[in-house]
Amino acid sequence: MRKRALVRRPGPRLADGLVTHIPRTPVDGELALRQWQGYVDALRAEGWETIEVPPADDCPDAVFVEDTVVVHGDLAVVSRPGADERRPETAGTERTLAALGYRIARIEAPGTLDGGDVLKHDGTVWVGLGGRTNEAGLAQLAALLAPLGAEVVGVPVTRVLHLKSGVTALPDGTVVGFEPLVDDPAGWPGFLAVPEEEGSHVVLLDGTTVLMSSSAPATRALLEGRGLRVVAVDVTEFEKLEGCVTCLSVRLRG
Ligand SMILES: CN(C)C(=N)NCCC[C@H](N)C(=O)O
Repeated sequence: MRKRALVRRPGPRLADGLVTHIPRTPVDGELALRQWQGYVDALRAEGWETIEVPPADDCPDAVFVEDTVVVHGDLAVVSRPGADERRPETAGTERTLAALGYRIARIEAPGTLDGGDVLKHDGTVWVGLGGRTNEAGLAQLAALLAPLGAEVVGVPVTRVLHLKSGVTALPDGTVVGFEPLVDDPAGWPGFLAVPEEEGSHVVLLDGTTVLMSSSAPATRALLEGRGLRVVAVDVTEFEKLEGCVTCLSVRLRG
């Protein structure tokens, strides 16, 4: 399987990125750039080819490229971000994916949808509702993905920014999250509570390896105890902007 991932370099206005659920703390732009490079290097070291979406330097949050698109099979559904100031970010992602040969569809007004609200495992696509993504966005995504055999399920998100700020899935489909920040842990069969908020976020690198934040050492030990190999990266400057490891890439498989 060809493993490629979209990434987008942080811009000069990164420190002005949106903050909704946590207090604002100063972001070190130079450290952020080094951490981003470390993240890209980690993907490459694990066999992922990285493709840079052209910078959108007027948009402080553009580095969080995950929010601009949902890719399923050969279809790229370009998002319509719930935050107005993030809407200009999608054009560069769309151009990049079109050039790679993806079919393009778009979430249209009044729909809003952020890629960070979309969690996929096997044929199921969970969509977080309550923050940046609305019912119209979910309905449009469901209609676009139905012909590809995906089942789209809405779930509430009120305590964190995006669905994937609260939960992600391990390679075997087990959903992990930091319980105080998950609206309905019981709604996820086999939910695994992790001891740190930053431990909620895993990026699947292959069937036994996950990428996660080095801010969550106890979760790392928990996952290693379950037989997973963990690659940890420093993403503190992005965490100050409610970002996490998932937000910094869009994996393209196949
Ligand atoms: C899963 N997550 C958290 C994401 N996909 N995106 C994070 C975006 C953060 C940005 N400051 C914002 O507020 O939009």
